[in-house]
Amino acid sequence: MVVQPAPEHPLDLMFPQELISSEVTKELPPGLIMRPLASTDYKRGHFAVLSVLTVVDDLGEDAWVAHFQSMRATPKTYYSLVIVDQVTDKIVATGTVFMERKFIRGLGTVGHIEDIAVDKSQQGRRLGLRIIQALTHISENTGCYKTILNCNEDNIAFYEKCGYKKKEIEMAKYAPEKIHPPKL
Ligand SMILES: CC(=O)SCCNC(=O)CCNC(=O)[C@H](O)C(C)(C)COP(=O)(O)OP(=O)(O)OC[C@H]1O[C@@H](n2cnc3c(N)ncnc32)[C@H](O)[C@@H]1OP(=O)(O)O
Repeated sequence: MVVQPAPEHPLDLMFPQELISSEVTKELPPGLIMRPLASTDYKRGHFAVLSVLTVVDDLGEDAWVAHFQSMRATPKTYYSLVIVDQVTDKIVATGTVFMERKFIRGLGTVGHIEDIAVDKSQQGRRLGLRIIQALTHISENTGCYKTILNCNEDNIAFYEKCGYKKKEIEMAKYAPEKIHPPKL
């Protein structure tokens, strides 16, 4: 008798896969898939990919999962997605759009793109572009009247290639006890 392997447990996703544009995913290089962040993605190197962006304090899997669950428990607010290498089962790129509900603009919503990171070995393969296209699609298709992001001077050309335009100036004030030296 042939013993069939147990079916893989379906991934526990942050939001429905259908929100990711198939027009974008079909442009990915072979062997890579794009999907929502899953509750098991700590093991797939989510923190490691984010470390190309800035300092990441790895507080362990339990803390990571609790954070994931708290974000998912806030409905229609956080949309984090990943690109995964199907051979290694490791995350090679990630990004997030979160929704800010406002009292202006007819009680409108703004999509904020945050924390875009592509593993160094995969940069230059248009994965960053695909992440921005997918997040912008989510933002626009969930009703945001605009999508915005902050970046440093070095990344302006990248975001222009993604269809974004420079507008206004960011100001920031870090809480003293939370200051991290920037890695970029
Ligand atoms: C909102 C935020 O999170 S800002 C922080 C962004 N993240 C970081 O800076 C972390 C470190 N860097 C990265 O992770 C990546 O290099 C990213 C996200 C900036 C770009 O991702 P990549 O996958 O390497 O870029 P991708 O291949 O999609 O580039 C798309 C186009 O932009 C161009 N491009 C990419 N980066 C740059 C750059 N820094 N300057 C000029 N052009 C660039 C590419 O040449 C490409 O042009 P093409 O369409 O003519 O070929």
